[in-house]
Amino acid sequence: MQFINYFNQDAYTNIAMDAWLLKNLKPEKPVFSLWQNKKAVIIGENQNTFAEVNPEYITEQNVQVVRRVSGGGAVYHDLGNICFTFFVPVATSASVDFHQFVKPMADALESLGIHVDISGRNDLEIDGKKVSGNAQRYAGGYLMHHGTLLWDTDVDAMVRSLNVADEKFISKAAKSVRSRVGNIKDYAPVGLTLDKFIEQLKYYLTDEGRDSEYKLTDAQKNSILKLRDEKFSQWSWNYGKSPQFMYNNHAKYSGGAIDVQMDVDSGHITDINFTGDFLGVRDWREMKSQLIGIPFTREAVAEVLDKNKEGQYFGSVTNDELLETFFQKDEVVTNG
Ligand SMILES: Nc1ncnc2c1ncn2[C@@H]1O[C@H](COP(=O)(O)OC(=O)CCCC[C@@H]2CCSS2)[C@@H](O)[C@H]1O
Repeated sequence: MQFINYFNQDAYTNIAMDAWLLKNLKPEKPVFSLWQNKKAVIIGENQNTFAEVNPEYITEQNVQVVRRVSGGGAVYHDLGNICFTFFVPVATSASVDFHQFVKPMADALESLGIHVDISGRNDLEIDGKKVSGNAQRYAGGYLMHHGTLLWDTDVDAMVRSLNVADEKFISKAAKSVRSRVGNIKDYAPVGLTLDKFIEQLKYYLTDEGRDSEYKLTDAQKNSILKLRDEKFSQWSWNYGKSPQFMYNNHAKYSGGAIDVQMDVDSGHITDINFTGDFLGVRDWREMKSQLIGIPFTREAVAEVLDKNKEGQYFGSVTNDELLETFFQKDEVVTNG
């Protein structure tokens, strides 16, 4: 198989590249790539990004968040994780089969002395632990099949970046299927490094180095960068394309308990209501219209709350506490 080089480790670029190549590469024979992202959470096409990520952690740790064009759940990437993508001409989308792609990857690993099992969901597993997840997208006679290989990923960072199935978000969005994960490195022959691992996978899949590299032209690269800039790096795609959802949260403070119920569409608040036993100096509904239409982000909500500080709509509950009502995933109890 010909190999195509993904030229950097920026998740916006690489997810744009997957999408662009699916539409534009149109190879006569299968082409594949092996590539890596810096810290990122990659969201499935039909997922609610707000429900899948832990906003505080990803902001703090500079974890990129990117929506891909294939289905399935949210996964965490770092430089210990390797991604692979196959682009294949296919007769119809109906002929598409996960096993057809997962099997050669399993064989490649076996050739390196690493035994893996293929699970019922077409994940690769070692010792009952998931080490690879896969997803696909069909478009106009071509199929993109891509997946991950957990070589030496920071599992603690993975767990912190991804949000647990959260009943505070109600929607028809696709849910991730949480698994026990493992790292291939722990089961690999001693002395096999990440670089050697990638090199050997490439060697195996290029028919022992006999297949040539598919070279992208500068014009093709520029089109990919343009797609990245216009779509895959944009909030309106990564968050804004989340299916409509309802968000409920409850928080308790020394100044009273607050329940918030919100409708969010295209990432923007379309309705909001507060209930609770807080003693507002004035009625919070006076500022309701200012919250409607803004993006569901900490910055946008903070700005409105700040502008309305004087109203003391929530009595002695502070703006910082209020922000927790909006964004904290678990019930917060402050000041005892
Ligand atoms: N990097 C990685 N690899 C494998 N499994 C992971 C990873 N990160 C998280 N997980 C585990 O999988 C579930 C989600 O599993 P779920 O089955 O819901 O989703 C997937 O597997 C999707 C794979 C997409 C692969 C694409 C290839 C190129 S861009 S992303 C998550 O909750 C974790 O438990």
